[in-house]
Amino acid sequence: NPKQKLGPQINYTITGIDAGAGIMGGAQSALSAYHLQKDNWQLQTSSTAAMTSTLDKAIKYKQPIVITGWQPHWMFTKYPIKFLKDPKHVFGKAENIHTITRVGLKKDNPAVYKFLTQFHWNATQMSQIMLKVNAGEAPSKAAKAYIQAHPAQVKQWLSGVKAGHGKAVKFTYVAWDSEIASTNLVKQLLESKGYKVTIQPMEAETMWASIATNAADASVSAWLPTTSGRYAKQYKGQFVDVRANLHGAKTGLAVPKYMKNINSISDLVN
Ligand SMILES: C[SH](C)CC(=O)O
Repeated sequence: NPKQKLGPQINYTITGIDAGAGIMGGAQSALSAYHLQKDNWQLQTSSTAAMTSTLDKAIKYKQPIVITGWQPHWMFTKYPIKFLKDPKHVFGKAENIHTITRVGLKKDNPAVYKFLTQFHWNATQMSQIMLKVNAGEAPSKAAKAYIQAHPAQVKQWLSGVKAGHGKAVKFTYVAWDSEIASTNLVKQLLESKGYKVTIQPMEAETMWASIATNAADASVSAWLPTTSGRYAKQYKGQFVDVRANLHGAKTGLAVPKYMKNINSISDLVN
């Protein structure tokens, strides 16, 4: 009912994901920056799976909903949703997904470090793995298929990377769909060079701490400069930011396209 104010229709609720995700920090800041708190707007924490199933139901019944949304992610392929404009740039501007390592990795394992300076791809390529996993395929299988399908890119990623002869490497990540795709791909690539790779999913804060305390070697899940900015600040000097492995990511609030009169975060207060 476009005439009725949006807030009451959705209990003034923004449907979010895991509390530690940087996007949730952005959403919290949006509540105050856009004066949503005066109407008691609140941010609901849950998980990516819970949020996308709530989104699925809302879209099925053409109901209003406001979610924390990000690209690259299959939700923008699967559902007719749009980002809300963020004129105050609370969610930052251009966002990239970076590869970070523990401080000593370059010395201890120069070959893996060299690989990490070479690994990068784009959202379209990542989606080839993400969409298969969303359709139920095992991430390792989808990653192997990607490697088979992109020999030239794989050759570039692995050029000059010495064999591992069973040397152990540990990656930590947060189980967002984008990081499930990239971390499983990196595991398959390094295993093809004879490394013994373990990958461990965990909360965002714990992932950053695992690198800062040398409990893990590397992660390809660092959304910077804004999304995970507070973790990068908290652990400044205790990690190495190797490079962006994916450019042009984006986080924000998103709504179904049928919510025609809601196009900016500032429209939520009307
Ligand atoms: C949910 S985005 C994949 C990353 C983040 O919010 O920290």
